[in-house]
Amino acid sequence: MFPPRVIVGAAIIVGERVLAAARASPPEIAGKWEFPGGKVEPGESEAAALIRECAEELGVRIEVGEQIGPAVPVGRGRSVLKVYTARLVGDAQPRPLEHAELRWLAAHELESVPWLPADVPIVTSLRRVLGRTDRPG
Ligand SMILES: Nc1nc2c([nH]c(=O)n2[C@H]2C[C@H](O)[C@@H](COP(=O)(O)OP(=O)(O)OP(=O)(O)O)O2)c(=O)[nH]1
Repeated sequence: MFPPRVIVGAAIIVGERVLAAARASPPEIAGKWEFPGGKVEPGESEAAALIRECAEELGVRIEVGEQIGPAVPVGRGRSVLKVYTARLVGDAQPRPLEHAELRWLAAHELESVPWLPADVPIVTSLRRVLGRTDRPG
């Protein structure tokens, strides 16, 4: 048995909002929402994969923070999804270079989009993280 392939996602947080992205492909999951990211390549660290994917998909530089929520099995256990907080570095704003749409969501808006199933428990944990930044000061 091979160990599960790791898929990483970046929860890019600015102020009280997180960046969510609607998939453009493949057709089975197009229109579902996710965190920008993708598969970690052999020999690549999870942080390096996130930095590479955010440059490719959004045209931005990021700094990777803490893991949010559980590592969630995807594709009948062949892969595992891990999402990390991230912040933007530099002035570039995210652009949907590969996604159908991008949206900045506040904690109370997280349920306004249809997430990929694996993301749902992670979004639950993310609500608490965004709640922390909601506090004054
Ligand atoms: N990027 C990302 N993928 C997710 C999330 N949730 C989730 O179930 N997935 C699934 C969708 C895909 O089946 C898989 C990631 O594939 P991908 O197509 O984004 O990966 P990749 O950019 O490395 O693509 P490729 O090398 O296969 O072309 O993980 C998520 O939040 N972000």
